[in-house]
Amino acid sequence: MNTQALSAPTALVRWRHKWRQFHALTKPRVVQLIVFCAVIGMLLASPGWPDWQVLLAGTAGIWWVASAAAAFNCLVERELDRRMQRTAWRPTARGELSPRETLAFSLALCALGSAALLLWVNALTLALTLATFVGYAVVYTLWLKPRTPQNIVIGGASGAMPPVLGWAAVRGDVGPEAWLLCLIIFLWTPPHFWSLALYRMEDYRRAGLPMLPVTHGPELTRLHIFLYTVVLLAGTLMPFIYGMSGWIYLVSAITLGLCFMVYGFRLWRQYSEALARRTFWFSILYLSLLFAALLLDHYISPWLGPS
Ligand code: HEM
Ligand SMILES: CC(C)=CCC/C(C)=C/CC/C(C)=C/COP(=O)(O)OP(=O)(O)O
Repeated sequence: MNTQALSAPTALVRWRHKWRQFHALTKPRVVQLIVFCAVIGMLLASPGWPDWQVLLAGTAGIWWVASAAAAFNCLVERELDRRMQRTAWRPTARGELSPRETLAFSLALCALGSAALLLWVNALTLALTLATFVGYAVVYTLWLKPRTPQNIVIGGASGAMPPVLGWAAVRGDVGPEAWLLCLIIFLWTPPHFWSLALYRMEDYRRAGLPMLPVTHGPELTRLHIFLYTVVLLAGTLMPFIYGMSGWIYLVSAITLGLCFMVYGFRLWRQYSEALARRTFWFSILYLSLLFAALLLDHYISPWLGPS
């Protein structure tokens, strides 16, 4: 009997299983949207089409470092994750991946992404991306999250960096346009997260995390969500006012912003868990469409003449 012939597929199955576990730690869907925003930052920063090397290496580098940050967060929070229904399945929480191998995976990914940025993009993008890694993995995860209900507001600054990273990759500097896009994601983060925190409140209470609905109650959180959607709508007008985007963007931003505000208003006035879930999912659709509109506008507006 050829035992080697039997063990090869078994090893492959095991390897694929391990790979899936590591992949899950990288919070793939969150990171996909992060990378999408970074790529749009790159495309908006280029008058024409960006250099292919910068586009590819910039995308890969930001992707890998962001994935490394997510995996590092899973490593640090493995005990907390075990206490929350939403995260108890994570291989780190279940003890299926050891802290050592998770740390090695995170550091290797971070090194790989950093090398891509240094070799084929530029030192500024590398420095900003590593600062973002530290902002999320250390400042938010280790310091702010267990301490203050404003954790996601302050920590949201690191999640808001992707367009700045994309811009820096192409231009080698960071213009006010990039900071405007950063401001938009910064203002979007509280309604995005708190709508989820409302229907996951028990999880956060069990984990002992001071999220706003736990510390200040659902009513105040719902008011905050609504107010942030109003301020967000005002903030999204800035790219048009500043002259970096045209009418296509403006109409999209106002339409999407009003929809988000309606979600926020209804959530504030007539709460239901189903509505909180819908608001959370709408927040993701909102950001995806808003950034898609920025891009569409960037390529189409020049054909329509001066706005
Ligand atoms: C500090 C800032 C942020 C916090 C605290 C936060 C929190 C969360 C949480 C807790 C989830 C998990 C939902 C679940 O698995 O049940 C989530 C999902 C998600 N977040 Fe965020 N988020 C932040 C920033 C961002 C940013 C900057 C983006 C993208 C630009 C983003 C995109 C997403 C997406 C796409 C999902 C859905 C993931 C899925 O389908 O499983 N988030 N967010
Ligand atoms: C280099 C670079 C671009 C880094 C990006 C950093 C990053 C992955 C930001 C996204 C923020 C995020 C996943 C928050 C999840 O909140 P949480 O960690 O509180 O959620 P959890 O309870 O699901 O762990």
